[in-house]
Amino acid sequence: MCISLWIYLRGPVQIVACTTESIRIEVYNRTANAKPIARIYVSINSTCPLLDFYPEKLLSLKPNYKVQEKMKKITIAIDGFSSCGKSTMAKDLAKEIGYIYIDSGAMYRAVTLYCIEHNLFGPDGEIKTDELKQDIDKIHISFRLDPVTSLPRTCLNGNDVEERIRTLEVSSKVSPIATLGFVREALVRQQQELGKEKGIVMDGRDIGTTVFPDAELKIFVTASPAIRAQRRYDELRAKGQPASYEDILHNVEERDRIDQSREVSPLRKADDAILLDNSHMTITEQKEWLINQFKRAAQ
Ligand SMILES: Nc1ncnc2c1ncn2[C@@H]1O[C@H](COP(=O)(O)OP(=O)(O)O)[C@@H](O)[C@H]1O
Ligand SMILES: Nc1ccn([C@@H]2O[C@H](COP(=O)(O)OP(=O)(O)O)[C@@H](O)[C@H]2O)c(=O)n1
Repeated sequence: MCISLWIYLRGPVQIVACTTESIRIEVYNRTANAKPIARIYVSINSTCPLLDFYPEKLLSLKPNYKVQEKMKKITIAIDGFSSCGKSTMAKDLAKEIGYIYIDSGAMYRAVTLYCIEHNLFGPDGEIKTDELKQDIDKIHISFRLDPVTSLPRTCLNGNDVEERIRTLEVSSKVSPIATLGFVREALVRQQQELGKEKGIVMDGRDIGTTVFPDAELKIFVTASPAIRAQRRYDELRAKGQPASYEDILHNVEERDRIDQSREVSPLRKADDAILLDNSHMTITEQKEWLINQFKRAAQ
């Protein structure tokens, strides 16, 4: 296989690893060369040709919490039920400690959006599995950092779909897509590639059990369904999206049921994960709790 990769970037570029499976490139600032300002991973895999691109600008941001030199660079897996605050916690921690943040649920949502837009759901909501299998090569998921928030935005085939993947329509169709073994296989492979060098916080359903079973810190988050539905309802209303509390509650419970009962990598707490019920915690309290867990795990 011969691949040509043309990249135009303002800074010295170094190819740090190039195998038959992936190319790893680091970009340095011209003046300060201590740390790369961006890292690009391109996975080459004939059975999983989804490409990933993650400009790791978080590294160039000054973390609020000074990670001490002697601290280990670790992998942090945050799993749990839908809408309980996993990504809020994961983002907050990643920003605080200067780690990469990956929302694995966004990847399943992007595949779902592709299916909606390419008519891969039948009239009764059934998935056209054979067609999706054929199309999986055409689904390219990537993350780009929002220059204002410094948080990753999900792109599907180069288009920013961050808002479109958060609608209730996608939420209501994503869990059946996530039961498909070939979809999980493709996405898990990419997630593992992204986390190869540690220094990553990833949230989802199977991160501590399947994606990174050796993660040094695993958290399993839960909250009551009513509280979770209320949080999601408030979020959608704040974004100006029409929402019904009852529909959201039904969606939250239905996704939990499908996620827990699927055959491949069902949602469950890893034996070595720490359980957190954040029903009565504020966002600030859960952030502090998580930073303390990090300090302990990275010692
Ligand atoms: N402890 C908390 N208290 C109140 N709202 C929260 C809390 N944690 C998260 N939220 C809010 O709940 C909503 C769902 O959180 P999110 O992080 O997207 O959940 P998940 O990633 O588990 O689906 C968001 O609007 C978020 O701001
Ligand atoms: N690692 C993951 C992440 C998400 N998912 C699926 O993708 C859906 C959407 O994930 P999400 O993290 O965006 O869900 P929310 O809890 O944020 O609503 C979940 O309900 C799961 O069905 C999964 O199966 N495995």
